[in-house]
Amino acid sequence: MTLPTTSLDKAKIKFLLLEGIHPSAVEVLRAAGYSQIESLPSALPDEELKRKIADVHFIGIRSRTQLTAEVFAHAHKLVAAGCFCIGTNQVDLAAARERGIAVFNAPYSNTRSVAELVIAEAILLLRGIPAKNAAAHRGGWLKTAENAYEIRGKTLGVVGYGAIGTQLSVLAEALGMHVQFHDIVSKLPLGNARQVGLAELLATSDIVTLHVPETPSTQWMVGAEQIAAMKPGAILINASRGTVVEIDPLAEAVKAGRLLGAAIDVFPVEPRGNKDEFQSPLRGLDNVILTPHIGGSTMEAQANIGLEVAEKLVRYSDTGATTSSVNFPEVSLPSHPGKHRLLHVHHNVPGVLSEINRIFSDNQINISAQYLQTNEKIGYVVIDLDAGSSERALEKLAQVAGTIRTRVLF
Ligand SMILES: NC(=O)C1=CN([C@@H]2O[C@H](COP(=O)(O)OP(=O)(O)OC[C@H]3O[C@@H](n4cnc5c(N)ncnc54)[C@H](O)[C@@H]3O)[C@@H](O)[C@H]2O)C=CC1
Ligand SMILES: O=C(O)CCC(=O)C(=O)O
Repeated sequence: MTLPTTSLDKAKIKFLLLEGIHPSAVEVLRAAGYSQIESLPSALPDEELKRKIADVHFIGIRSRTQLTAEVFAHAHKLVAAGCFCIGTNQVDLAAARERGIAVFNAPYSNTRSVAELVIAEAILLLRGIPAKNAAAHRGGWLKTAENAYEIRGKTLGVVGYGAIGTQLSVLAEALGMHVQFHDIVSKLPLGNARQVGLAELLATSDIVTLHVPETPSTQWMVGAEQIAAMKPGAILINASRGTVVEIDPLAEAVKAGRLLGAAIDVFPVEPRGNKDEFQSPLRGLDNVILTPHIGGSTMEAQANIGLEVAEKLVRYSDTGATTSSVNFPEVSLPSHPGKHRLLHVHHNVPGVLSEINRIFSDNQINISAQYLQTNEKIGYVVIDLDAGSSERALEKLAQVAGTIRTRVLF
């Protein structure tokens, strides 16, 4: 029997991993039989990204690389993108979907690392350690208890009570803190935490910490007005996204002594890589902890993320499974021994499935299994069939009106 030539040989499938993705990802890809893997330590300038993405089937990024509609327009071979992080705001998910490119992320692997960092920063800021440390490095000696506090008994205000916010809530209560949170969704409070409105949270929290995704509703959600509404002497922590907090009014409030301090991990504009200069109005303020977007950067988290996202890419490449994709209908698929598997991504308009089934029945092609899942924009049909008929079926499928992309696996 001659096999159709439409399934890409693994040896030809190319992966491009950017931004220093943990080597655990490469190990997973190699173990799955993929050998064409290029892993680079930082993000690429736009033009180079467009040039390189044109030649690869899978791309792995973290939070720095912007996969815009314009970048995707160059990604003629791209099958899927893996965000080796939680946030997917750096990817135009709709543009990817329109091109039949599935996007995956790691929704949980670095959440504990962020929660631990926030607790550490809260303790350090309440004791004035960043300023005392900076002074000591300059030869100063600030031995004083003034404006130094225990964390026990303080109130933590968590904005965004999701995977990170809830873990933080548990850790904070274990330290004897009171926890209140604000979320747009009604959430089950853990421990003794209570859900409150944003205004109440700002006015009554000793530490306000932000754990929301980047969305239109969170853009600049903490600006001059919200900072002014915070309790005098409070602390602001942002390890969510740089577009959530307006930096200028924050810098003014810290300089004026209205806030005791701040810890900021994410910025409206972040350097592309470690060699580029970091610029911010917060530079030089000793009671502000500035970190280079490392909330999730621990060896444990990065190793786990590498495994998690690489496994999702391998599963999608090998079987077509889209479980936990952030922009595709989710289909969990069994393996397909001895069968060829056709994957068909199409616009979710009436009549596509009946047209597909008509083609199979008119051409007397026997379907051994069929899976369908849709979201509001696209449909994803997976069809297992005998080896001999897949090439003919794929050709016909590609002609169905509304088809975005087809693939065959065997
Ligand atoms: N600094 C870093 O290295 C890291 C940053 N992050 C950022 O943290 C964000 C949160 O992560 P998770 O807790 O895992 O996300 P999540 O999706 O589990 O939780 C986010 C919560 O925010 C709530 N929310 C959304 N819009 C809101 C609004 N306007 N007001 C109040 N609440 C709102 C949601 O309902 C949800 O409960 C991520 O989206 C990512 O941007 C995540 C990991 C590492
Ligand atoms: O580690 C990174 O590069 C990004 C972490 C982050 O912001 C996320 O997981 O959303």
